[in-house]
Amino acid sequence: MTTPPDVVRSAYAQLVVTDLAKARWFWADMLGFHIQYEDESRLCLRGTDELTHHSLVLRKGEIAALDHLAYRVRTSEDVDRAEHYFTALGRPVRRVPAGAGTPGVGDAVRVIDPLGFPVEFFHDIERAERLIQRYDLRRGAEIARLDHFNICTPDIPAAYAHYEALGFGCSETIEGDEHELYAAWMYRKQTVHDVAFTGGAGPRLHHVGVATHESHQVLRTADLFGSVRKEHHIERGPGRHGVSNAFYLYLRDPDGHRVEIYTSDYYTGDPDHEPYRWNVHDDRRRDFWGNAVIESWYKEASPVLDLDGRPVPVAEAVLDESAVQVGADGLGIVEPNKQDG
Ligand SMILES: O=C1C=CC(S(=O)(=O)O)=CC1(O)O
Ligand SMILES: [Fe+2]
Repeated sequence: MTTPPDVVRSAYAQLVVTDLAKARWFWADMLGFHIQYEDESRLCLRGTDELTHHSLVLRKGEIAALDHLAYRVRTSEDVDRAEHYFTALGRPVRRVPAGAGTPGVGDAVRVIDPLGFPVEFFHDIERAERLIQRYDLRRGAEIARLDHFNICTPDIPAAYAHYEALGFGCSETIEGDEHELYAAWMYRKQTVHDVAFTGGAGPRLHHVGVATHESHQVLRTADLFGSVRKEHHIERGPGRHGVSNAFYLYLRDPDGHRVEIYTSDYYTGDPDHEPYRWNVHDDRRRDFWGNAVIESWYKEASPVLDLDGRPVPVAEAVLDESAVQVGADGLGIVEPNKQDG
C-alpha cells in the first residue's frame, strides 16, 4: 500500500475562461483579487492575505472549464508520494517539472483522481509580497484568500472514501433518514473544509469558495454588482449557511463559473473533532433562515478537462438532494425538523 501525500490545504484552481478581459473585470476589478502575474493568455491572482504567487489562475481558452484543482503538499517528497500513490491506483499521472506548468509553481504532479477530476499536487511555489496590511490596495469584495473547492460528483460515498484515504477529516454532512450521504465537507487546514461534495452529474466543478474577513464585505459585493447593473451575476444569497455557519453570497462569472464569497466559519483542528450531521429534511441545512436554494445552484456547474485539455464526460447523479421534498429547496412541504445532528 503506498503512502498518500501530506496535503496542507486547497491551494489554487486553474479555470479556463473564454474572454480574459471580461474575466479580469469580474475577478480583479469587482472581487478585488490582486493580479500577481499577467500575460496575453493568463492571469495569476491572489487574495490580500495570501503569501504565495496565486490562488486562482484564469487561462484563456475555447471552452469554459476547470483546467485543474491544486493542493499544496507539505514537502517536495510529498510530490513524489502523490505520483506513486495515484500510479498505484491506476490513475492517469503526469509529472510537470518546474517552469513547464503554471507560472510561479515548481515541480508538480497532475493526476485524474478516482472521481474523474484533474488535480495537481505541488510543494514549491514562489513567495509573494505581504499585502495583509496594504489597505490602500484593497478594493471590491476585498477577497482575503481561497478557502475551498466544491465539486459535483454522482457518488458522494466514493468521494468521501477517496478524500478520507488522503487524510482529510470530515466537519459536516447532509444525510437522509437512513443516513444515506447526500453531501460532505472535508478538511486538511483547520477550518470547515478544503473540499466539499455536492451530489450531481460529475465530475464538474460546483464552485470555488473565497474568504473575506467580514460579513459586511459579503454584503458590499452584492451592492457593488447591483450598483453597476450587473446584478444578474448574483445567483444565491446573501445568507447564513446552516452547514459551516458561514455568511455567504454566490456569484457566476462571465463564463458561468460559480464563486462563493464566504466568511465566518469555525475551527476544526482538535484531534477528536466530530462531524456535525444535518438531516436532508432540515430546511435550515443550506440556508439557516430557511430560504429556498435556487434550482440552478443544484443543477449547473463547470465541466472539467483531462490532462490533455479535453472535456471529461459526466456520469449522472445516483442520489439527488434537489429531488428530496424539503422546504429549503422550495420543492415541497416543510416537514417537522428531524435534525439528528
Ligand atoms: O461552502 C459551503 C458551505 C455550506 C454550504 S450549504 O449550502 O450550507 O450546504 C455550501 C457550501 O459548500 O458552498
Ligand atoms: Fe462553498
